[in-house]
Amino acid sequence: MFEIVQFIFLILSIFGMWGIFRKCGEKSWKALIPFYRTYILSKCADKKDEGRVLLILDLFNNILSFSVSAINIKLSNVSAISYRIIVILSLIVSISTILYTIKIYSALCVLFKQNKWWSALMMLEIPIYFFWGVMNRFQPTSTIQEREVRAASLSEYEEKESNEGLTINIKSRTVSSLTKGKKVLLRDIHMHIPQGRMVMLLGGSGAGKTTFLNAITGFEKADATVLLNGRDVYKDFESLKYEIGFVPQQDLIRYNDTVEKTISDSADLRLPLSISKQEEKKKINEVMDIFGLKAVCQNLVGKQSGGQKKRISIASEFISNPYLFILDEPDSGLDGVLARNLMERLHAISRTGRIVIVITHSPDRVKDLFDDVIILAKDAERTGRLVFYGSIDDANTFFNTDKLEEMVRMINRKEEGGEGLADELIEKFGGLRNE
Ligand SMILES: Nc1ncnc2c1ncn2[C@@H]1O[C@H](COP(=O)(O)OP(=O)(O)OP(=O)(O)O)[C@@H](O)[C@H]1O
Repeated sequence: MFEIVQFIFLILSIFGMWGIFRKCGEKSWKALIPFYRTYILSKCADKKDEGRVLLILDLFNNILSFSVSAINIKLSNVSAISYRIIVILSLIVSISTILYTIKIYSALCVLFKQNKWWSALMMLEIPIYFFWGVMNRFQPTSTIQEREVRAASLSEYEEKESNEGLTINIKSRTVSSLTKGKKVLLRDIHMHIPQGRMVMLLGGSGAGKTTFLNAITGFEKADATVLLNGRDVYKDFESLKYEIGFVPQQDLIRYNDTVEKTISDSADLRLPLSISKQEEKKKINEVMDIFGLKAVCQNLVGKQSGGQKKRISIASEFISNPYLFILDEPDSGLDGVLARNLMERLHAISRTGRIVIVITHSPDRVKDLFDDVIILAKDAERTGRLVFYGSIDDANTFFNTDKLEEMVRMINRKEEGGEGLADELIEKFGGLRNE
């Protein structure tokens, strides 16, 4: 009885794959080739790498199962320790096979806009995808050819190098680990930010905002070219370090020092050694003036309000007078009035010809102070991608809303309370750029 059910499932799975391959632009007859058809299925689900690993795992699985059987029926004599090693290896390969199969089946569910939980049935060898293959109402979100064309057009787009402003051409930023393999954190982010722009960086949690900032400052290098006024940030890092200011989210200031000492210590660290004491003093005064700290310069940092502490942190970083000034959520923990006051000061800095890039989670209350917006989102592969870069007005048109928070909600995944439109909008923006 069990064998009959298994046989029926096998026939259904072949028919299902036959239809899926046809819908995804592959040759249907490949569904007849055992093992290889699973690889083709992974290709349809845009999980080719996982499919390749699965083929290798299948090969190992068969070799190991054969060895265990041979030992069990005493065809070959091995020591107890070797037998144990073979069994443990078998176990590892089986678990890996299960994990990779889940990845492929889940991606198949996403491809056919179905709940990922259907992959649980597939793991039990129930070929639910039979229906997706044979019924017309189930269509994949993209074919293999469409994805290839899209990938080629995206990676072909490059921002022209410029001797002015910030030119960013990030092909990818990847990390690798033994357990999780290669993970692409960012892909295909290209833009040119002219001098004197105040730019907002938006995106849901984990979209890659900090990774993106680290890549453009050269703090964590990507496969990229980043030019600041025509100079390569990765190659000329030493000479450009005074030109780039980065204010992290967490304040890194000592509470027991006075405000003036904090800024003066920072000046010692950040200003070139060639600068005279008199000049240094002048710069410290200028910066305290810009950030409204003169009146409290002799007070202890620890006694200042949240807004003042934030301004002290920012002033300490701004002392080197950077051309590119980047701030990671400078308004976190500040009320509306203080946040606006801080953004107005940053806006004034941008009007002196510098580029200011700010991550904020409350964009709508200060959007009139910004020129442009960069919006990042995780695509279906959970890779950070560019959804939009341009003026706030153009963003309103592109997203058909004038609320920046609404734009972020649109690109966030459904399980995060969003509308899950990231992939669609990434493609739309890529298409506009290639026109
Ligand atoms: N060195 C790393 N190794 C592995 N994964 C990483 C590494 N750095 C970042 N990530 C992953 O990359 C993704 C993007 O992280 P990132 O911190 O850039 O997001 P974010 O947009 O700044 O998020 P948030 O707004 O929550 O701070 C996350 O899934 C994170 O786990």
